[in-house]
Amino acid sequence: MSIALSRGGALPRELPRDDPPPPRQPSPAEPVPTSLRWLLPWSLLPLAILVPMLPGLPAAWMVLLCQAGIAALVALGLVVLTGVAGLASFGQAMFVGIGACGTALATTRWGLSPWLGLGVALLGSGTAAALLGMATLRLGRHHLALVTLAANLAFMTLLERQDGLEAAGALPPVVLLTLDFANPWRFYILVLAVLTAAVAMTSGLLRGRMGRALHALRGGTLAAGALGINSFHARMLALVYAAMLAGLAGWLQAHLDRLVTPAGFGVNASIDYLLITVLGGSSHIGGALLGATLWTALREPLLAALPPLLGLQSHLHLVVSGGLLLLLLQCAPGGLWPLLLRPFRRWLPPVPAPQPAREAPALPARARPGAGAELLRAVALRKSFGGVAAVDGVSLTLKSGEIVGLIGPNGAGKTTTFHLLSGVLRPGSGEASFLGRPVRGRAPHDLAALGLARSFQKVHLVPGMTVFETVLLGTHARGRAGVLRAMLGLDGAEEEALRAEAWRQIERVGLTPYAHRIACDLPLGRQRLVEIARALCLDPLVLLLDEPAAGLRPRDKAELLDLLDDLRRDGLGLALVEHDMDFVMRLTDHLVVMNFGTELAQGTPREIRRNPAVIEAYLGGVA
Ligand SMILES: Nc1ncnc2c1ncn2[C@@H]1O[C@H](COP(=O)(O)OP(=O)(O)OP(=O)(O)O)[C@@H](O)[C@H]1O
Repeated sequence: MSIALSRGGALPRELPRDDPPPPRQPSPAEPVPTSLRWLLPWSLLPLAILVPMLPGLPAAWMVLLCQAGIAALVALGLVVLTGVAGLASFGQAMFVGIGACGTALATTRWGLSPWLGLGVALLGSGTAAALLGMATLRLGRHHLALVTLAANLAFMTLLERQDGLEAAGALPPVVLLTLDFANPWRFYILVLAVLTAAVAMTSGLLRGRMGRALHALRGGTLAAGALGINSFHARMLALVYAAMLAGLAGWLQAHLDRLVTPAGFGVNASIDYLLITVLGGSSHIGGALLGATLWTALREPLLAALPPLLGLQSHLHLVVSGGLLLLLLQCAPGGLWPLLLRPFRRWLPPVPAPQPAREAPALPARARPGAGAELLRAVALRKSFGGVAAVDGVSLTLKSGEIVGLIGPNGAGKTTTFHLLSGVLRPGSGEASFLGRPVRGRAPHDLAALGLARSFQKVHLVPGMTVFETVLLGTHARGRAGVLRAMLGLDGAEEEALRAEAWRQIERVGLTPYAHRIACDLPLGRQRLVEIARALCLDPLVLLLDEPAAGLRPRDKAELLDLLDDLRRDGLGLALVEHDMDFVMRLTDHLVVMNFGTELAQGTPREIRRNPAVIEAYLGGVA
């Protein structure tokens, strides 16, 4: 190995930067930015109001329209759960059933009004989802799919043993003051009002702070944790929200039919809801509306025509809808909504211009310890994987305004040390503390919220998000707005401050001209800057950077060096793992050299450059 440890030549003061990119022209293949997607479903509202006014529309069509609206509610929940949070459920029809049975019990057995029945429906479906979530969400993504499927089957077995709710007219109609929603035309008004409110609240949720947390999960739980996002809570939110929307749909269905039969709550129906969501586009609110309308209109003709055509028996509904689902995933994996949108892209509202950070309200800053105060300490950390001692007795301290480098050959244990310091891994022995508090027992999102930010060796960005949207994810721990505030649109002032912070950090790392580009499409060097800007949104006291200069061109490295130097002057403590010795030697105040998990030497760059053990073991005698 021949790595020069000598100090490189002086850098020019003014570094050449790339020419600013031309104004963004969205290409048809490019995904619609998340922030613009939620505007579009509203374009369907006038159509939904006008259709029932067509003269001579039969009552059966009005019932179909009501059913489309009810199915859209369930699909809306699946957009949040599957399209945004990346979790699959094969049991949404069970939550619809719980909602329907809840209101049936409340109104027919307990004599309560349908409005109280709505409360029972929401509480029942939400509680069932929370229980399933507690049992599965810590285990991994795929467990939820299996458990919801099993729960749906068990629910059907229970339901088929019940009787008493099947008599026609068993449930009372919904009445609001003197207006009853007993006929399909009036019921459609109720469905439309509920669906409009649900679309508005879902848009608010997904645009807000907790919605961003759900989007962040698509970049992986490791990265989400480093942004202060509690993945378990975020997933639980998505699961309960989707189940409550399904419960709401069950309440509507029960009062539309005025009876409850198990037929609509089985696994077949759950697959139909998934099909609707995939058909429309699982990450689009508009897709839920489109998919529900199309499937409600086409379901009966398709299920009547396809089985004989394919030589199947007519009751093999599951085979047909499963086959259609597979076909859709192959032909239009993004769903029909984005395809429908393409011709209309030119009428999308213009992308908002970057907001000058200095004119926007600032978020409260974290109290900073004085220069030289100890921020992070590790004492004799050890971690083994099976027989491999990845980290074996490493100690270090990091002070405010200091940059510490961790160097060593591949597999020396540097990344594992970062995982131990940031709470991703638990040490086998030894202790780490951040701001005097033990790291052991704290989750990565807790440490991030306290001000310990980090980046990763392999960049973790969320596909399809712009630079601005990606950096905004980093403000999560700086906000307080919960789900209700976002759903009711009461988080405006906080959102403005969080956005301003994102702009400030984008400006700080020099990415303003790229703010509306898709982050994953940028060169690797700029992707790393996006990650750093996102981490800086936490207002961290400590920043752990894992190979920040890897894959960067020389001038990008020089810009990064200036940026990290600035952060040091601002009083941050920085620790970096890096293989580029020139970069490390120019920047760091202190070095920890690792080899086979052990600490080979510590000292200033000058001391390390002269250390015979380092020269022998790490550089093979070439200095
Ligand atoms: N999750 C894991 N399971 C098993 N072994 C692991 C795991 N993580 C790391 N290791 C092993 O621990 C040792 C240290 O790995 P680590 O990634 O910390 O090294 P590193 O110094 O960061 O290497 P590089 O410079 O290549 O990133 C390696 O032998 C690696 O194979």
